[in-house]
Amino acid sequence: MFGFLRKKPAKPDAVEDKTQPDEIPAEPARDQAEPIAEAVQPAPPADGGPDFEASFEAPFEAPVPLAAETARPAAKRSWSERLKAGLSRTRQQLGGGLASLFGRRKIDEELLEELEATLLMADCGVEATQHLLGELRKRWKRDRLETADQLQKALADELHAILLPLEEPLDVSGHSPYIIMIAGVNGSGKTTSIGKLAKYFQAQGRSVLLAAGDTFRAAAREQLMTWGERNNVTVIAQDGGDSAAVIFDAINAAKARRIDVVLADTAGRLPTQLHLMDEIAKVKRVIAKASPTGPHEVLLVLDANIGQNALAQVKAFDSAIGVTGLVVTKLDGTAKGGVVAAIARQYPRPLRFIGVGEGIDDLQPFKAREFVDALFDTNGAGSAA
Ligand SMILES: Nc1nc2c(ncn2[C@@H]2O[C@H](COP(=O)(O)OP(=O)(O)OP(=O)(O)O)[C@@H](O)[C@H]2O)c(=O)[nH]1
Repeated sequence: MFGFLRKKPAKPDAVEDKTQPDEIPAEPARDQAEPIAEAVQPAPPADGGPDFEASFEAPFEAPVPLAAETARPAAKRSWSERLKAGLSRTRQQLGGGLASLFGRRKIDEELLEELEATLLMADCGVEATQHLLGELRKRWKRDRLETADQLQKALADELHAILLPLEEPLDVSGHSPYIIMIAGVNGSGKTTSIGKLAKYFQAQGRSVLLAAGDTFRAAAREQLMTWGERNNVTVIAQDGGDSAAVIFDAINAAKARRIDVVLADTAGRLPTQLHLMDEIAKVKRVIAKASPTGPHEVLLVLDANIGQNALAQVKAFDSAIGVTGLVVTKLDGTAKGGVVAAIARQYPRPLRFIGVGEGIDDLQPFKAREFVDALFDTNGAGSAA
């Protein structure tokens, strides 16, 4: 009976080289720090170029596309198409499950119970699931819903109502430079997202400067430097040393050059690594020394694959650094996309951007309506936007 709830086999760990020493190496005094390296290169490829993705190591295992999704190469697809393609696993879990539930079946308690299980399996979480079920029960009686198809439409509406408060696009016009601090656990997609965000802000006509504040992982610095060179974006980096010092210098450089947006990378850390959580709180304090109103946005990057664990991460990072916005990445690699509903009900923070792939344009502002439409898409993922 619950064939539609079958879970896919767990994916192998896709991200390599994410180990981090338990202790932070002693931070060099600021006046002993290695000279700041800076990379600015001309002649960017207009669209970020295919090399952009290649510059990021350990490619994430791509989800198996639906037949309709392979019809056109990913680069040529619109955001709406890529969103639908990216959410295919969650849609198979949720929408696919619902499709087997719905159809022309009549609404009854058994159907609602199966729906409850389906929502839980898509990682909507107990709170959001109970809320949705409660609302659907009310509408079943009040609106005299009869068919399961009508119930599905009501579910989409209620899910949209839950998610809408998370839709608060990031407005960087209030400060110059507008300082965005990026945090998250190891491998959540921080550095990759910074490259994508840099392009996003550049496309809005804003100048961008990157601070390579992940001083633990040399490859993270290299990723940013390579990306900056190819896209004519200044990267302030330092060979090893202190994350706070790099970001401090980056902010001063941005002020001197009248840069619009500073994107500050930080090393990945687990909320249980308390000393590293203290360290990131210090990074935030140092940013405020360089710019008294900053940071203007503290973005927490969450890997959607972690499902319900995301809530614990939001809570822990929020208490350490005051999270003002979220980025949920890798929605394309998981059936756990329902986690955004859990976040909305249990720890709501503006969901600034969602990521559905490794491509440069695969990170876009979150819009509740298009997210819900993509989840309940019944016309095939490859349909035109
Ligand atoms: N499929 C997919 N892969 C992604 C997405 N976002 C990031 N990745 C991949 O996730 C992997 C880790 O990304 P990074 O940006 O290096 O992660 P990080 O958080 O900076 O890692 P640390 O510096 O170790 O903390 C890379 O292989 C990225 O290409 C996404 O939306 N979809």
